[in-house]
Amino acid sequence: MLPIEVNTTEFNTLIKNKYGEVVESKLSDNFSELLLTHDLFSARLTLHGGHVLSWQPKGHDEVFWVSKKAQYQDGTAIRGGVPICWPWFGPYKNAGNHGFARTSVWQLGDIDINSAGIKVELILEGESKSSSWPYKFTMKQVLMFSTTFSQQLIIENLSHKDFQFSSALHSYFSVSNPANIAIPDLNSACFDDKIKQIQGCAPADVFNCTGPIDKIYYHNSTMTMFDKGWKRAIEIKKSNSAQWVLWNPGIDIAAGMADIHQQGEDEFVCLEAANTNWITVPNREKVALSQEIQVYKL
Ligand SMILES: O=P(O)(O)OC[C@H]1O[C@H](O)[C@H](O)[C@@H](O)[C@@H]1O
Repeated sequence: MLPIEVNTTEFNTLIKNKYGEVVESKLSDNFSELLLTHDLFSARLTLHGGHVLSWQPKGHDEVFWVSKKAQYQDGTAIRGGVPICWPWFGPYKNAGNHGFARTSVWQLGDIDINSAGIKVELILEGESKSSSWPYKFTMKQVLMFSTTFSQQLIIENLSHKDFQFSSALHSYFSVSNPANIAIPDLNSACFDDKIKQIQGCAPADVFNCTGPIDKIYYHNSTMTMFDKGWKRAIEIKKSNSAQWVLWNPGIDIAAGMADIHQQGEDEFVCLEAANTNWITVPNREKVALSQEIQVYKL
């Protein structure tokens, strides 16, 4: 494991070979990001939150959206990219939304660059990191950037008793406009509408994702988002995730959020590989969750 110090120089090459390189760069005084360049893609991530900010396979536009007003500071979640919501999703006790993984500093593990892409491992471990969730755990995040992007979380319970978690890989997908987004496969799923506070099971066309929209769909298989404006499709496969969460705040909620720039809500749709109900991990056992993303031109 390579603990990474915040660097005082602008750029610091961590690893480089004939296929690509990983460079550390400063985002702010105490916040750095890793810039990944490779023949097949470019990408960015930060150890704060173990957070993927960007992935752009060659020949395609950027896949993830990040707010121009995203805050890069300790203890704050970054608005955009792929926040890791864990060990809880949504509000929990008085401990705030979405858990501490997205606001914690992760450690950098192994990096491997080869002709197929760049693999980066990130580690978060701790004990009683929140008084609301007082367990001992380790979580390895395995990121594989290539013409596809895959992200796996391997969670191990190191406590002497079982623990429970809920989660989401809270991907912010960059879109031409939410009004142009269709996700036809969500039609077959039952859902909880968190805004209207109703549940539904009748097919409801998801042919427009204009916010405010905040729905939990009970569907565990692959989704494809079709963007008729940019003529591209984003396919997301997932494993060990029982729900999809579809979220866009819409103009009024976004106006009250300090870290979304004006009209930013017109630039993304969140489609989150989630477990909104508790998953139990027996002591000394592991659970793995993952998503794999691919983009296509239409
Ligand atoms: O503002 P955050 O804590 O990042 O949460 C942003 C959103 O995340 C999820 O999509 C939830 O379903 C929403 O209810 C929540 O508003």
